[in-house]
Amino acid sequence: MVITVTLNPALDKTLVVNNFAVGEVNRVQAARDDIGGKGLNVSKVLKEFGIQSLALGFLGNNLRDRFEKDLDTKGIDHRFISISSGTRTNIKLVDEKKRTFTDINEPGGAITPEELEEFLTLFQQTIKKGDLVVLAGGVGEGVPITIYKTLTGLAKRKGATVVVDAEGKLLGEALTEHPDVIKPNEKELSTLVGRTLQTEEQIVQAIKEIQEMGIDNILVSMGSEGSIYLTPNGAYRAEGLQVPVKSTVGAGDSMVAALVYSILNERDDINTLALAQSAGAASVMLEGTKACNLSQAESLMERALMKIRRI
Ligand SMILES: Nc1ncnc2c1ncn2[C@@H]1O[C@H](COP(=O)(O)OP(=O)(O)OP(=O)(O)O)[C@@H](O)[C@H]1O
Ligand SMILES: O=P(O)(O)OC[C@@]1(O)O[C@H](CO)[C@@H](O)[C@@H]1O
Repeated sequence: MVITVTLNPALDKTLVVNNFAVGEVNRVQAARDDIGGKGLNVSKVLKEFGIQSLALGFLGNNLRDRFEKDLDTKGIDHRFISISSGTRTNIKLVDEKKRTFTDINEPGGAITPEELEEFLTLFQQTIKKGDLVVLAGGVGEGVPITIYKTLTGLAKRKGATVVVDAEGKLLGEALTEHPDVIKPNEKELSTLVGRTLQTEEQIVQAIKEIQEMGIDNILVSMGSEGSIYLTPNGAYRAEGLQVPVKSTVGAGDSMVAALVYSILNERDDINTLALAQSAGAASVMLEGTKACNLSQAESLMERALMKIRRI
């Protein structure tokens, strides 16, 4: 079974405001709401790829019905611990004229020690040998920075495969328990190694250092520039695909979903990277935090394969 964890979900409110002007009254041209948060976005894409997952995490009563109804409609299994604080709403500002994409993310409600304990029990009871666990996104106040380390350790000891997509100390701590796959973006990677990374060589050097710590597979996403994938078989560079961009939100999550799909389907490295790249590009072609489907991603595969080289 695939299990995704979203400890700080968000209702993503995408607002299209063309020629957005700071300090002025701005008018919204189009708006949409999507249930989001990184783990949930992975579950949404996996469902579109024909893979069922169980989504776990925390939800506040303010948005519980909204999230659960949406997940039920989409046919995604879910078990979210109720929290006494609220689930956040994140604003995603799209300016189609200036071609800018701005995220304004709320911190999310605080988690009490009892709620955290309830989640840990649920996680321990749920994970079984052979499961594939995705730990993704930030956490609210009250959740220790070592949470992904704890969850990775628990899952690995049960014989599950673990994918982590997080930033800063959350990711740094998780590395000590050797997740199987991580997907930092360039900025997150730079924070992780504590230095600026400007060239392809510098990025490869940084991920090789992380691989030496016992993390076999590392996919570094680089926005429109594409990505770099390091596995035990070698390093590969995928140049970015040029596509019309509607929203960049969730592009990284689509890549993570493609990685999970590829692991389950035992794809080789090049086809894994090509699908991840295609899923990221298919996702930016859609509004808001809409999930891409498999045929949208596969329609870009040929172009993606042509842009991959061993480095
Ligand atoms: N402007 C773009 N044009 C084409 N492809 C893009 C663009 N932005 C992102 N992508 C695709 O999506 C992938 C992931 O993007 P990015 O590196 O921005 O992820 P991220 O920072 O993890 O995003 P998020 O946290 O919003 O999910 C890229 O590697 C690329 O394949
Ligand atoms: O604040 P976090 O947890 O780092 O990121 C949250 C978030 O920006 O990530 C997703 C896109 O990847 C969105 O659905 C969501 O709003």
